[in-house]
Amino acid sequence: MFLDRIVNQTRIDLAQRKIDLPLEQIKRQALEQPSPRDVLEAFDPRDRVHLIAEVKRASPSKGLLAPDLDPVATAKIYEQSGASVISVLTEPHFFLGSPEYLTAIKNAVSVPVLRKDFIIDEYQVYEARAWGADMILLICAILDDQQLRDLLNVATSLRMRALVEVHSQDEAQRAIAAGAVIIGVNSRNLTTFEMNPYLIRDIRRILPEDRVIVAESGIHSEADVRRLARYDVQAMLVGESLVVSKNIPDHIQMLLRHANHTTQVKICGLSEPEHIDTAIEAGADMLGFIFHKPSHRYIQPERVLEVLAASQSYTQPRQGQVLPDLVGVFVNEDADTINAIADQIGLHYIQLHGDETPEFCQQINRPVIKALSLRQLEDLERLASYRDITWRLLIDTPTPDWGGTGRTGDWELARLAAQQSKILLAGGLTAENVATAIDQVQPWGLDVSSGVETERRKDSQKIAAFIAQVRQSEKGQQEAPERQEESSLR
Ligand SMILES: O=P(O)(O)OC[C@@H](O)[C@@H](O)c1c[nH]c2ccccc12
Repeated sequence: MFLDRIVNQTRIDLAQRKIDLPLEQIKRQALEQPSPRDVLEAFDPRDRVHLIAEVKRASPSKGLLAPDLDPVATAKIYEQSGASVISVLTEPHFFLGSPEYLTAIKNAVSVPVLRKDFIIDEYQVYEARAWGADMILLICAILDDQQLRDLLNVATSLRMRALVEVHSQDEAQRAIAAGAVIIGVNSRNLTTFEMNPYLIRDIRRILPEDRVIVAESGIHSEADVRRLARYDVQAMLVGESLVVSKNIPDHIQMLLRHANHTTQVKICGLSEPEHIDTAIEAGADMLGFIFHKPSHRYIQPERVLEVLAASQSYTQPRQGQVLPDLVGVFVNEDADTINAIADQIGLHYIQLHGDETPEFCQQINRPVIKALSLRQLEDLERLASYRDITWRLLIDTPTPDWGGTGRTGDWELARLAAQQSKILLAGGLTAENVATAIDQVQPWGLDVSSGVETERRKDSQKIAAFIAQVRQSEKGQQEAPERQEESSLR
């Protein structure tokens, strides 16, 4: 198995290096280094997705990626294009990395540098520091609890930070228990090389809010990064798609832009496979199902599983297709019922559209979208009481019943709300008015139901047109100078 092989090889190499340069000497070299760069600062502000860009010539899963890669020149381009940290593979046999790359890159850039290797011994931590690293990788899969703690302690004693990598709920718990501050969720299984891009969605829920979360591996496309905006990660670790890119600055700009400035689209009130197919193909980010019986859009929980199973795009996604997250919408339902339905059909988010209190929201075992309506300026204060305990707020048009009425609300108030919180804008949105809504409100996301219906039934053409319109208007926005933050940041 690959992981065993690489760890064995690492042990053999390490034994030789310890003979060539005893621990005491490498320790001394580590301590003689100037202080490491501040890694945590590189992830500020925490509500943005930052880039850890990796210098990676080859990988055991893909072979030679970039035969002519110039490590230092590449790292400089990464930095100039907006990377917050540079990751450098130092493993020589499988990744064709080298300690020399690390030291040369450290001297050429001013952002923190991560030593990417299979670290199993404190010797390697001192080595990393002696070579100039500000940060090391610790892989849970190859360390027991005691080793993990010990290596974290050595890193801390050298004022370095560790990226603690996990690939399961169990490893995530171990990382948390060991006190890991920066936790990476690797989508790639290092034993089988299998990719699971949805792992981050499940693991994110159990990671404490005060940690820095890094999404690792397999990040290529706009859709790959747009989903990261839903999982509230602080960074993405990208190697392959950067080193093979013909235009690294453009690729980095794309990644940062789509992780930080896209508008999420939720298509709500679905009940037929055909519309689910259309929504997925058009690139919807979330699919909403209404579990409020009086609504004409009501769907039985069991039925959701059936319509998803009948959707070709959902069950057999195209290569590279990112599937949307599932949202269940409830109105004044009891918490046990909601939680049971969430588990039964594997919902990712719960939207509460009634009079639920902040306390009630906390009884829900999924991230909560709380719908609120704004009538006047004072209502903004009400948002504040929900903001910190919910995942997102949804601003809907004030109506006597519970949403989905097709009327637009006060977009000026919504704009103020969007400045304070990540909001989803709802109420009367259509392909015709959505560009104006985005322009005026600048919401984190949009929620649409009646605007993509004809005679109270979902309309595939309208769904596709709506999403196309959102993506189109984003392109327009990005050309405006005030949206060009990424490139002017450094
Ligand atoms: O090249 P990718 O798919 O963008 O992945 C980068 C990085 O996540 C990957 O190189 C990596 C993640 N964890 C590791 C552990 C060891 C070696 C390499 C890795």
